[in-house]
Amino acid sequence: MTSGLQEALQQIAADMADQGDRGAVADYIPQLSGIDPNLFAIAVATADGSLHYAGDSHTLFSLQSITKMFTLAIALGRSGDQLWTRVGREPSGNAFNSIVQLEQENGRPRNPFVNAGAIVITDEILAGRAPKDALAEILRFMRAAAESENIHINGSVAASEQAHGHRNFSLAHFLASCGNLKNPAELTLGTYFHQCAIEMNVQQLALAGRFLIGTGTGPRLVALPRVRRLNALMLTCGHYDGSGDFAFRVGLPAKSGVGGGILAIVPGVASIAVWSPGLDHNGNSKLGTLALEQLARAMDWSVF
Ligand SMILES: NC(=O)CC[C@H](N)C(=O)O
Repeated sequence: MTSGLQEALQQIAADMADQGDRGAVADYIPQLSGIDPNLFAIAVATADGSLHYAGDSHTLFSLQSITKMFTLAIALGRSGDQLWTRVGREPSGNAFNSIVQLEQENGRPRNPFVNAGAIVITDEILAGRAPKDALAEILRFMRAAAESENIHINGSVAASEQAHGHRNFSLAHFLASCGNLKNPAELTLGTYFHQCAIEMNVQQLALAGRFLIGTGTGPRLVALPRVRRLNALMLTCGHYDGSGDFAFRVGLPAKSGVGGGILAIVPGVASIAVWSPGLDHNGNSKLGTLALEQLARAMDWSVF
């Protein structure tokens, strides 16, 4: 199922270099606004243990909301199914940072991938500890997943988001007003901003996603029944209000971030990381989505 993969990746990287409309780099986090929109990288870690890549595959980028996939896995490991009393499992049909639904639904976020839901997940992991201890656990999990110690938090990206994080502060305080925040909002958000500022390159991210392939490739971090559920949530909620269109075009469970990265899983076959900093109107990587659409078609990969 992976023959022709390297050629397909080279072809896609060449096609993406020729694309004129590359989307808009996120500028609400000032530190991200200066990133060159011409960068592009893709990597695939296969179930049989190989790693293929093309483009700027050594360049680090900000994982942002892709980290929500890893924190969800950690929080479920710590708290089990009782986590679902605090957060739902339905697509939101709203922007990732929307607050309107949170009031209508009494402070229980729709899913763990919209910002409000991810803040609750980070709050669950924090659990009364110092933020540095929770962040150490998150980094430990991600380093174990990627089998690389060379994964770090970009402190200036975290500080930049913190300084401009009024929307996330409002979400966290609203959660607190509904009794759905266990730690002081400043501590939970400090942890959340630093978690979002973790950086990887696509090779590291593709390797870090192997535990979601479901074949026992790479380190065994999560049992298969939970892997299936994580993939279900990525398929239905991983691209916010663009999740339906992403499923239609690409047909794979995936999680995006406003740094322009996407982690996509071909269950039983491969983990794919793609990065192009320009975003579409939903805050998902424009060329990253196009590249995944092309790769899925070239390799005949789909969950449907
Ligand atoms: N979609 C994203 O990647 C959003 C993550 C970003 N840190 C935020 O909270 O706004």
